Amino acid sequence: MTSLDNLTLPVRLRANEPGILLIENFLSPEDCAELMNLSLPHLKPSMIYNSQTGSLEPSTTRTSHGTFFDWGANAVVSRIEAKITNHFGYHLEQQECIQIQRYRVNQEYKPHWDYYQPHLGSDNAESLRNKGQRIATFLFYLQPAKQGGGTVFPEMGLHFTPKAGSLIYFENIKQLPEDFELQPLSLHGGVPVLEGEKWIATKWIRQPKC
Ligand SMILES: O=C(O)CCC(=O)C(=O)O
Ligand SMILES: [Fe+2]
Repeated sequence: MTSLDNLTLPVRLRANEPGILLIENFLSPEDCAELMNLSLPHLKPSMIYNSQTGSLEPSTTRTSHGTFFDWGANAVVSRIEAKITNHFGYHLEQQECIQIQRYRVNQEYKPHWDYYQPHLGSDNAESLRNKGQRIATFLFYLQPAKQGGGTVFPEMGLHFTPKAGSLIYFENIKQLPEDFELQPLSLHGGVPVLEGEKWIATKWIRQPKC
């Protein structure tokens, strides 16, 4: 896990346990606009795997539309991936590919944990076995909603409504000397958009391979 004490970035807001940072101007306005433009033709409703029926269904917890880009898919994605490595030390092998989400009025992502809970289904257990736990999350605000649509951490009493280009970084686990444990206080969600469109990009970070 990255030590947040040595960051050379201007931190606007910060919490400990779990580590949560708000960093403004992490992405340029041009990069935000380009990611939205490139995503637009590919957006699809967020789906969720129903382990009972074995099929994909529209998610009721995340009602946004989304898409993703492979690692290094274009210059903007490569820049973001390099910045994550340079500033936070997470190598590309630890980074999941970038996801883009667009929330329209009334769309939201209900409070959830980003870490995998194997008892919630075989998909979770398999992903955990193959790629390791999701230890941290990068949320990039490409465009905030005009009203509503912030990111909340209900257990921490935090509610962010960041500007375009901002990064919310948070840790989903608590680092112990030799091990880690899941951090339930990392519960978070995207509150419903009331006006306009909210666009974010997400990068989940897996535990390093030993
Ligand atoms: O939309 C938000 O503010 C939260 C998104 C989120 O939690 C995620 O992508 O994992
Ligand atoms: Fe999340």
